[in-house]
Amino acid sequence: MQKEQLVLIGNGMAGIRAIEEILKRDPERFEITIFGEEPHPNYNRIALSSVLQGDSSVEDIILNDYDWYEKNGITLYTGDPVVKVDKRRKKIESKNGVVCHYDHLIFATGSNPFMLPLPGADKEGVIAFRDIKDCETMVETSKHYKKAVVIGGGLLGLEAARGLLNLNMETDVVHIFDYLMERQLDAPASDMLKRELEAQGMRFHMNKHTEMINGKERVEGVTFKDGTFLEADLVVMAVGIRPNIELASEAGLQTERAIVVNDFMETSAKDIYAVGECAEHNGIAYGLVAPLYEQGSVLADHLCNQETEGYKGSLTYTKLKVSGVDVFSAGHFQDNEQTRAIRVHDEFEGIYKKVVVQDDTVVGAVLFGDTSDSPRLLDMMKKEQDISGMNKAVILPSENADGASDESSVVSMAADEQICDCNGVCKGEIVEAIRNDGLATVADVTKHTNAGRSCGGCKPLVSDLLSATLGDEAVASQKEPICGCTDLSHDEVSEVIKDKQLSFTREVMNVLGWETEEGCSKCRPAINYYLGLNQPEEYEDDYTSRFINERMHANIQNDGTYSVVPRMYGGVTDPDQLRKIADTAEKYDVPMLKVTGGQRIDMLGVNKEDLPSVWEELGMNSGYAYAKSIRTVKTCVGEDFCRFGTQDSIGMGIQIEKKYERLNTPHKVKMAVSACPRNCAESGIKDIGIVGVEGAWEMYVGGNGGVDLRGGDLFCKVETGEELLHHISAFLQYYREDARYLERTSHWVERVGLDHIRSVVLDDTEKRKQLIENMEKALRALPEDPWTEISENEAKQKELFEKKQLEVVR
Ligand SMILES: Cc1cc2nc3c(=O)[nH]c(=O)nc-3n(C[C@H](O)[C@H](O)[C@H](O)COP(=O)(O)OP(=O)(O)OC[C@H]3O[C@@H](n4cnc5c(N)ncnc54)[C@H](O)[C@@H]3O)c2cc1C
Ligand SMILES: NC(=O)c1ccc[n+]([C@@H]2O[C@H](COP(=O)([O-])OP(=O)(O)OC[C@H]3O[C@@H](n4cnc5c(N)ncnc54)[C@H](O)[C@@H]3O)[C@@H](O)[C@H]2O)c1
Ligand code: SF4
Ligand code: FES
Repeated sequence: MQKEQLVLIGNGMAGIRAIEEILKRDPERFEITIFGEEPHPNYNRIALSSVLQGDSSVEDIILNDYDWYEKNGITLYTGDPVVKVDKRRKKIESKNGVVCHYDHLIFATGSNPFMLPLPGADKEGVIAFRDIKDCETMVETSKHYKKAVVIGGGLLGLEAARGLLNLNMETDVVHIFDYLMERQLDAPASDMLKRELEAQGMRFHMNKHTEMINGKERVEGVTFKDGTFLEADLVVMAVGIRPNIELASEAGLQTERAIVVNDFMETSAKDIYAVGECAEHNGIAYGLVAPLYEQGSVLADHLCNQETEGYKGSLTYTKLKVSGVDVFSAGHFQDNEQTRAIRVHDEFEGIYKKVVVQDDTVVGAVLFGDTSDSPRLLDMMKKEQDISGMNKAVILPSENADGASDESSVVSMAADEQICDCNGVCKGEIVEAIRNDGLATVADVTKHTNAGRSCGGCKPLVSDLLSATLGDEAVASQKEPICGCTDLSHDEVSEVIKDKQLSFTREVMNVLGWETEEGCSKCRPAINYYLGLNQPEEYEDDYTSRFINERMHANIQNDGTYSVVPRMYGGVTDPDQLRKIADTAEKYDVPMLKVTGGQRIDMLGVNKEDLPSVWEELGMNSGYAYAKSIRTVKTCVGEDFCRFGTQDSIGMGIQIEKKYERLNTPHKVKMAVSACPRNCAESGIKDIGIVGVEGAWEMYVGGNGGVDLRGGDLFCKVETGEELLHHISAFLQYYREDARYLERTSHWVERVGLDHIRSVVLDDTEKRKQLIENMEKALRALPEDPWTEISENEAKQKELFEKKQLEVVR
């Protein structure tokens, strides 16, 4: 039977959660197509604050990677917004011209940041804080400029300001009222917050109305209505959001502040739904994830024909995500004639608590300095618990002299109290999962229950709950498993594969009692790697276990096309290669050719179905720019051309690249050879960097030029190229055998210690001999070039590259 077509507009948090909920209920029901305006897979927008504050990387905050879409049979168009909805014909059209029929259409277009329409607001350096691009702009700006001004002293403004301080920028916050976070805090809590943030280095300008942004092309400052002026190299506007409803209203859907929906998330048009910040239910458009996830769950029930009471609205709460500051606010926290409040204000400890009561129920709360009462208060509010017979001291219990409450808050919580408010997960659910599924780490709990998957604020509680359920020692002794499919760590799995000489993925999963039948995108590639490492000659690579880029031997791009990087040994090319690249690019309409940081030519925008012919036409080897493998060896021009050159860097670079190309490694390995310490090939930030000095080569290891910038450590100095190759072989092989899959050399070197690695790799021991032998064996067993192999393998071409028959017309 043909599946119903479900189209989602908006690849953000609410829309994808709705899809996850649908897949949980009925994975086979819909043919799903998703359009996202941003050039990324679904990520955790909330965690942008932690990326900016330097606690996570962009990679860490991806919630569903490209493999997830593929595994669930979802067609994804990123970087391609929907621009037209024809509700009569049930079709949508994207900016890139994709036309797609739908049986059901979900709007999850989120919000746009509100930009104050001030004179000069279009200058360079005036931005919002909403997406990865904004985050990257702030990080980049901080490298060249010093002064940041954040307009808006709400949640977002303060989280942005903390991040900018962490980036070493002088940070001024401009707020329109006389106290901060006026939508969440009362005056005493706000004052305490301001003092704390001032102590952290933020400067505040309260009661200020910004009049204009000054500067030529780039911002130089802001002027206020009272005539005062503040210098600025960067202005971040965080003055609220506006639901993104333009497309919906153009399509004729009923909109007010947002797209109007009923209790089943149905809009005014048949078969069109809305969830997330772009939806308005009972006059409210929410701007926090908990309600949006509840909406997603209701919509999934509705679309999968499961019984549901419908969405009844949500009680919202907020926590500020700034380290060192605990602030919580929920419900109606301001006093009025109908309310009375219980207050605790400890100026010595910097703690303020206020609980607002109306008609014998708790209707709101503000907590500063100690937010441990928040789950209990929230629970009372949700249940509208009658507190008339309750001793008021029980509502805000006092603390012991050492600051600890009488009982650990998690122990005293009832089973139906929520631990994770973002994802609506209660204590009982987590305890059951810990017991039944043998969970032992916070990461396990997050994977199994979603608790902790959004703002992360509940992770300390989850951790307490693990200790309370399993005992402190059991938790402390737990190692980090590869993934949720097993309790075993990378080291243990790799050991068992070696000891028992296991030969294929399924066997490993069976022998080790995997909890899932198929494994997942974390464990399968790791097992495949360890198997290949152990039996390089016998093992047949399981390409179905590889990441999508490795399966396709090209890098998938944000619009679903691929990038192709042919091998150019040592970064050297010739007219023949250039001609082939130019001819092929012309023939296949390749929209962009770009020189990469690794001195190669990247052909960007190749259609999937053209890949085999492009490779055949090029007749060059794959540059492996997509693989956990030896990538490039970058070289400087060296002694033949440069007057400072002391060695033949190009010759050495080519020799190294030819020797180790196609070798699988735990993570990508980048190398460089420079012919003098001026280091034009950037040898200091490579996994293995070689620097020529008078009569010798220096070898540096563990460098990394990416997000976790790390200078390589001087590993050794040798006189001949032959010695150098031996050291590289021993080092690389030790890394291959000892590091965990997906561990870069920079992390491995730090974890294991340089001295230890030196003692294994450089000392003339049996172990070193063995490493070099193992490397030679692995090199002998290397497969032929994958592009050649695929060009000759029609079955594989059909399986991997043939255009799928979708109901999508380009
Ligand atoms: C820095 C920051 C910190 C935050 N912290 C918290 C927090 O601690 N707790 C909390 O609860 N909430 C927090 N939020 C708010 C939370 O992130 C949002 O409420 C949530 O992301 C909204 O989800 P959504 O799917 O409705 O919108 P979004 O996540 O914005 O997703 C909408 C997506 O739709 C895309 N889109 C728009 N139009 C189109 C189109 N025509 N075609 C295709 N795609 C389109 C957009 O590009 C976007 O990717 C924070 C937000 C930010 C920016
Ligand atoms: N920790 C969290 O829960 C968290 C963190 C970040 C963002 N968010 C969400 O993201 C969304 C956006 O956050 P936000 O802080 O921008 O929105 P917001 O509406 O909560 O706050 C905007 C703030 O800007 C101030 N403001 C308005 N105009 C101003 C002006 N001209 N000059 C100076 N100040 C002015 C307002 O008084 C208000 O305090 C919200 O939905 C928020 O809930 C949540
Ligand atoms: S690294 Fe030294 S030898 Fe190589 S190009 Fe630069 S200056 Fe010349
Ligand atoms: S409370 Fe936000 S992730 Fe759990």
